[in-house]
Amino acid sequence: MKLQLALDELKLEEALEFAERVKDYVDIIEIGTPFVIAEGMNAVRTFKERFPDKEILSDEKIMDGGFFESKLAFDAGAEYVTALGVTDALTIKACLKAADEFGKQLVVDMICVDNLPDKIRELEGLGVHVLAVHTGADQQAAGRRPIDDLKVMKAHVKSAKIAVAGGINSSTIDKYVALEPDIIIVGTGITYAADPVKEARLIKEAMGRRA
Ligand SMILES: O=C([C@H](O)CO)[C@H](O)[C@H](O)COP(=O)(O)O
Repeated sequence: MKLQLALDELKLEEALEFAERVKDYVDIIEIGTPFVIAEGMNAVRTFKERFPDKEILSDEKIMDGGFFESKLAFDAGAEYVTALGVTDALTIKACLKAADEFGKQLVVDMICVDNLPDKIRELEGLGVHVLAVHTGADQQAAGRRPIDDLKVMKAHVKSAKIAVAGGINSSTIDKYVALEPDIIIVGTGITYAADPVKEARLIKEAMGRRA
């Protein structure tokens, strides 16, 4: 089970310093969507150079232009790029073509997907590597959490790896770990913590108790 640190709101230099502090507990560093918008592939490239032993994820949430936008991430050194599950199968296939050419992985973010079982079946049929249940920041503000979607995912996924994101922190980590996803994504739970190093350590230790 891997811990993915989502860096969304920090500027590049701050993000590099932050990641340096918590890196011992983190397997995947996510260049989050707002970070990608603000800093582009320069952030992906810089993180890969600075943290060559960590996997890097470019959270582009691709909706169109699947091959070109995936290639941007892989050219910059990312191991993973994200696309949106609500997009067309043609876009997912184009992302997968780029991932296959580079030997990298496509993560499909299931945010706002209405019928998870049908979409899981379709995406597994296309050969998607990772499926991510995700309660987004705006949905979190309305009190939602991804635990029920994770249960649906666990019940229906046959071959893909499973990731989960959406407001997870050290006080809620145990119930996510109990469902045994492959990747747990934590952003603000760590980046906004009073003691980010302690928070990252507690989360990683909880994951280790089940790994
Ligand atoms: O993908 C994300 C969100 O859409 C903002 O871009 C976050 O990285 C993801 O939700 C993880 O962050 P937290 O929910 O704060 O743990």
